[in-house]
Amino acid sequence: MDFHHPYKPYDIQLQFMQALYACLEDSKVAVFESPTGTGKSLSLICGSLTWLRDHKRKAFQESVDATCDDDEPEWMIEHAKRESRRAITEKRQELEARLAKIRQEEGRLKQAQDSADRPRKKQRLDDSAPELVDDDDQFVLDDYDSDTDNQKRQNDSGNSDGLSASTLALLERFQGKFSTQKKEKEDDGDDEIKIFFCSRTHSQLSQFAGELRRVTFPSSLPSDLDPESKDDLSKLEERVKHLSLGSRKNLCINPKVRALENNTAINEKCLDLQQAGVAADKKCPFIPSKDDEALALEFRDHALATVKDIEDIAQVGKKLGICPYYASRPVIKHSEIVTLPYPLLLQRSAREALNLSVKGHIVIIDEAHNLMDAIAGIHSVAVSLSQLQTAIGQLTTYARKFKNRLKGKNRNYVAQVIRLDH
Ligand SMILES: Nc1ncnc2c1ncn2[C@@H]1O[C@H](COP(=O)(O)OP(=O)(O)OP(=O)(O)O)[C@@H](O)[C@H]1O
Repeated sequence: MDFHHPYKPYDIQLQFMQALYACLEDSKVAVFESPTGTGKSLSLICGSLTWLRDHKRKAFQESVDATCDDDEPEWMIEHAKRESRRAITEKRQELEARLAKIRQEEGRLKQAQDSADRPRKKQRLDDSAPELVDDDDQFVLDDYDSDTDNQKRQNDSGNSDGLSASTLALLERFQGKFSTQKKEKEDDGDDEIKIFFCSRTHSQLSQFAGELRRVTFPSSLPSDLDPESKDDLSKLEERVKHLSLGSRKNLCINPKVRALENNTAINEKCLDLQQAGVAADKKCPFIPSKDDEALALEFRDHALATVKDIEDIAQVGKKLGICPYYASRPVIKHSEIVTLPYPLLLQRSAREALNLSVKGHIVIIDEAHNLMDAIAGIHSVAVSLSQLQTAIGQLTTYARKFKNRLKGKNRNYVAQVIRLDH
């Protein structure tokens, strides 16, 4: 079997790729081990992407065949197949043409070297980016009811529609079910099967991206057996569509936000700047907007045209003036292989923030012996005694300063937290 390895594969690589291919074909879970320096990255890439392209060709043929009813006359079946084939290929060819154009453009820019400022740039990185409101009001707590309070109130009075607490709970469960179903349906789209490759660090992922640049695979479209067609679809040049995913900390291009350095602070400020109440001129100017879908498409094309690591993706966002963290989300759907560091795959909140679902896709975990430590690390927080002491000091000062401005209940909650800290 040809795995399209860029070199003459070692025997150990052949065994690796064959075992990987068989594992994917049977939708199994497997653990692979190979001594250091035996070219594991290329074995993983060639084994999995050869399978993916083979699978896509089969799926293409199946979707064409599925459009026909066997009871129809032969000539009608042939016509329907041709039409279906044309519709699918047109879409693919259109995307490949866009990507090829971008590759040419990037090649020219690289040659010219002074490519930093593109004339089509839509927005400038703005050093005078939005400041957060800086008065005491932002520290006054919103009205808050603890879970117990909410429960009590619901039990006491039912709700405005006169429904009992148990009916409400039932409704909530159904609403949850319906909204999840709807979400799954929306996500279905043309979300073709893809590979998620997960490694510990971005530097390992960058090396992996380097190996990805070495390979080429045959098209995901089958050779056209239709004698009337002018195109042999299998001749379509289809580079591997790869996307590097990263956190806000890796990708943020808003100078005021990325200056915060700390992961949590960056995440929080980014979300703050998108709150509904924030004035338009204070919002982050780089968040992709519905009014400028062309810019988001341009980002997608640049992200997919050539294999890019996380720094390249940040650079694309910077040049186009669009947030690469948010603009990457819709690109996942169009990728064949997505690379990401452990936390983005293992942490539910990170997956949800990226709208990432691995259900039905292929997940490859590099150096999986790190997995248990990585999971433990994600779910552990170390708090030092001095941090606790500082927190008590700050909370006590806060409680004193805002004593008269806090509602009774909030005053109690703050007092409870201070007591808990002690
Ligand atoms: N069959 C081959 N012939 C020649 N060079 C190869 C071959 N396979 C892989 N290489 C090259 O060998 C180098 C090492 O590969 P790679 O880093 O994937 O090895 P590895 O097994 O992952 O090593 P490590 O265990 O140290 O991570 C890469 O530059 C790769 O392009």
